[in-house]
This record gives sequence, structure tokens and C-alpha cells, in this order.
Amino acid sequence: MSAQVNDALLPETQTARPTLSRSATLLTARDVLLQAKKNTVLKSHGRPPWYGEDGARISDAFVIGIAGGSASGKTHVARQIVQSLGSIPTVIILSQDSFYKQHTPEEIELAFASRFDFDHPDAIDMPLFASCLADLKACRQSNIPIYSFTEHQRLEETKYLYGATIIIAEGIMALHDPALRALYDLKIFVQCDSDLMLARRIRRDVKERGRSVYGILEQYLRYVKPSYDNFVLPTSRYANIIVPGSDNAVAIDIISTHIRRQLDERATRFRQRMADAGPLDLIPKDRKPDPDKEYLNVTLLPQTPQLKGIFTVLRDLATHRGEFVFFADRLATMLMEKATEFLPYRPRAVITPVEEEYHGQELDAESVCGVSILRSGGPLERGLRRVMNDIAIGSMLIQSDAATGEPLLLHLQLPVSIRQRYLAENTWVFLFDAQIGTGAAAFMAIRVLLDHGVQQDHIIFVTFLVARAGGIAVLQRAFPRVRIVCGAVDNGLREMWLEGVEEGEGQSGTEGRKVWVVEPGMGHIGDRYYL
Ligand SMILES: Nc1ncnc2c1ncn2[C@@H]1O[C@H](COP(=O)(O)OP(=O)(O)O)[C@@H](O)[C@H]1O
Ligand SMILES: O=c1ccn([C@@H]2O[C@H](COP(=O)(O)O)[C@@H](O)[C@H]2O)c(=O)[nH]1
Repeated sequence: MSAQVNDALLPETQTARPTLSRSATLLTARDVLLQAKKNTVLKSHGRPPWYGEDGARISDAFVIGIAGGSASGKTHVARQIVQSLGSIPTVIILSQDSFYKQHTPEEIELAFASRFDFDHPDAIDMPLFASCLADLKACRQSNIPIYSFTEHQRLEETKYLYGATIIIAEGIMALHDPALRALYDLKIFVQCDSDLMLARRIRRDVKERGRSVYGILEQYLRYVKPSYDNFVLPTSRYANIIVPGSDNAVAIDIISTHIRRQLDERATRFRQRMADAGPLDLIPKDRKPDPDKEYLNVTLLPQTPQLKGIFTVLRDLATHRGEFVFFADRLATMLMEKATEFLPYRPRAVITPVEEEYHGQELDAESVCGVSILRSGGPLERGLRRVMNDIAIGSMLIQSDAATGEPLLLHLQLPVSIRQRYLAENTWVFLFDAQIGTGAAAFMAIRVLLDHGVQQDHIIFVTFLVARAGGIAVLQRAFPRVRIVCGAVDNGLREMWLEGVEEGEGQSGTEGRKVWVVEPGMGHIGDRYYL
């Protein structure tokens, strides 16, 4: 069987190959600042839950609008805020530059002769800017345009953005449009002397945008200065805070304190509440799901002696790695065979080699892909590859915060058929994790897919093991149409403290952390499979 859309994983801008990082990149605030390019999701310690136990979003991203004249220091202020936030959650600095309209060859010719007005509000595609910002604020993905200052043109590629807790939208007209202003939680205007702005612009545009001093002055006198006086400066009246264009450390400090306070108010204790949810009669003790119960959307593999034999090997502490991998792969294939039964099929007639008509079935899905929750979801990928060839598989790195045990989204690498909303709406996704304990990672992964527009009943969660006592009940209540296919249901879930490992020769240390283990369970499946 093969997926109907041969859908490759593409990178953030959809032209070059991605590198699939399997480990979290933990950045310091200084690294983040150095990498604080515009239109990139800047991560440090990851994104905590942005939803409640009912699965609904509890908070939008916090959006800041920064306006000011060209070269007043808007980008600089945005980067200083990012740095000042310290151990920041995920941030995007979204630049209005990306939303310059598509230009005709005649307009580009005028632009090269410094005779095109880029400083009029009409030069910017405000509705597109507002709709991309609204998507990001509402925790949905956005594929924003890419603009080339050297070519004065919007490029063919788009840039995929998703998952920021803070969005900083900056641009000369960032406070001009009422639809944009309505999206901001905080409005900033950077006020700077015109002579300083002109000096900075000459220095920057010669160095970074390939311009001549003569051309810069022509454009400045004809368009930039009049537009500043007529359109940009008047928008300062909408600002909550006016920040000076130089020597602005105190203002930045006040702004970041305000943002930090806003984010603290939104903090949750999500995983603990999932762990404490207690068992629900979701899967009856005799492990025979009652088909009459509407909330029950868990499919358990038939508990045959053969399956129990596989689980006995996998649960056995004495099983060595080679054997563990062999049986985990076998179980993954069995689970995937079961999971593919939930895809839609339609009738298909074929002619057999003896020239008889055979009325069979074929897959009736526009697109199918897999997504693993790293690292433990990895072993299930092999099962998927065995039953569907040529299928795109993405990944999500979700790890718990060492101190709080909260799930944190650290990295995303999704197939194209999910990155684009219009495709995601018709895509079926197999989501993989080795086990569902507290259910917090599964919850976050499902929320990410729903944010992208994947339909709940197009998500099939495949897992070796589910803990009856964990968050499965909360998960099913929040997302009743997500199907869960599993090999076994264990009764216990125990909270424990995992001691850290001290740094040794040639080996980096790890911090101690709070974890929840499924009992009797199979141990840490990712470690047993990969180490
Ligand atoms: N507070 C500041 N102190 C010193 N240099 C600054 C400051 N703000 C901006 N600059 C410099 O001015 C130039 C333009 O700043 P930038 O932030 O790119 O402006 P904008 O985004 O408003 O066009 C850059 O070279 C930047 O380094
Ligand atoms: O193709 C283009 C597009 C824009 N400009 C000038 O850029 C500034 C806005 O960018 P800042 O980073 O805020 O300075 C605007 O004043 C336009 O004149 C351009 O020269 N060419």
C-alpha cells in the first residue's frame, strides 16, 4: 500500500533540504539574540502548554507591535526585548518588510531608479499582514511571504512559522492599520531624530541592501521623509509606550518586565493535573471495550497468546537489545496493520492475470503521513514504513521541564501536507509515541496537529502501551474523535524522581527530574530501543 500523495518533508523555507535534528537545541539568551533574525521562531527552553484539559486554547500568543521611522531602531528594540526576557519561551520577530506587495517589471525598474514609493501605506499588503498575524496569535501556523530588498520583489517561496508564545511585529506602518492594531497586546513607537535615522539608513542600505548613497538620498527626499511626517509619526499616538531610538535600556527593561508578568499569569500545571486525573471506566478491567460507549475510541489489539508472548519478551528486564528491537519492530508492524484499518477506502475493480474482474478496495485519502513524538515514537516509524511505502514522516520533540515536569515543545519538523493549512485539512496522520502515561505529551502533539488544521478524526494515535491510571481519560474527553490504537493497557502510573548523572570523563552529566512510569510497563522504550 502506498500513500496517495508522495509528500516530502520540506524545510522552513520550502526550497532546501532540512536537517532533522533529534536533540533539543537549548539556546542561551545570548545565542538567541545573536540568532535573532526576523521571521524565525526563536526557541530557548521550549513552549509550555497553551491549552487546558478540555483541549481548548487558554491563551493566545502575546503580540507586540513596534512602529517607527526607517532605521529608527525597531529591529534593534525587538532584539533587545528578546535578550532582556532572558530564558525566553518561543518568540517570532515578524517583519512588515515581508508583506511588500508583488511588483510588476515596470515597478521594479522604477525601484532601481529610486522612483518607487515604498513608504506609502498602499505599498504593503495590510490584509495579508493582518491575517498572518491573526493566525500566529491564535496559535495556528502561517506561511508568510519572503521579500528580497536587493530584487525589490516578493520571492516565490514562503516561510513556515508556528508556535511562538510571543510575537513581535515590527515595521514603519505597524501601527497604521486598525486591523493590525486590534491584534496587539502592547503597542510601541520608536522615536528617533531624523538626522540619526538618515545616517543609520545610509550606513545600513549601502552595506546590507546594495544601495548607492545618491540613490538613498533621492529616495529619502522624495518618499521616505514625507511619508514619515504624514503616515508614520502620526501613528505614535496609538502607542502604549514611546521608546527612544538610542540609549533605550531603561525602556526595554520596563517592557520586558511587563511581558514577563503577563506570561507568568498564564502559567499552568498541566502534566500534574493529567497525572492526577485518575482512572476512568474508559477501558474496562476485563479489557473488552464496550462498543456502546461513545467516548471509547481506544482500539486494543486482540490479546492473543502470540501478542502476549511478544509483550513478555518486551517487558522482560533480561531481554537484550537485539531481541528487544526485533520484537518491538514486529509489534509496531502489527499495530500499524490495525491502524491502517481506520483509513478510508473506496471500491476499486481490477482485471486479474486470468482476465477476470476483481472488485476490491483502495485507499481513499488525499494524503497520509506519520509524525513521531521523539525519541520514543521512533520505533513505531519502522512499522509504518513496512505497511505504507514512500510515506513522509515528521517529528515533534516534546520533553518535560526538569523542574516542573511540564511538557515543553522544543522542536517541530512536520511534513508539507501538514504545514499548509489547506492540505492539512485533508491529511490523515499517524501519530506515534511508545506509551501514553500521563498523556501530557500526546495531548500536546494532538493540539499541535489541530492547530495546523488536521481534523480530529483524521488522527490515529499508535502506541505500544497505555496506562489506565494516567491521563488517557482526559485525553479522550478532550479529543473524543482521535482514535488510539494500542497493544496493551497497564494499570499503574507511578511518579518518581530520576536521579541526575554527574559529569564524568568524556560524558556529559544530566540533571535529576520528575518522571511518571507506567507499571508494570516496558521501561524506557526509547532508551531500550536506541541505546
Ligand atoms: N539603540 C541603538 N544604539 C545604537 N545603534 C542602533 C540602535 N538602534 C539601532 N541602531 C542601529 O541602527 C541601524 C538601523 O536599526 P534597525 O533596528 O535595523 O532599524 P529599523 O528596524 O527601524 O529599520 C542598525 O545598524 C542598528 O544597529
Ligand atoms: O524594495 C524595497 C522595500 C522597502 N524599501 C525601504 O525600506 C524601508 C522600510 O524598512 P526598514 O527596515 O523599516 O527601514 C522603507 O522606508 C522603504 O523605503 C526599499 O528601499 N526597497
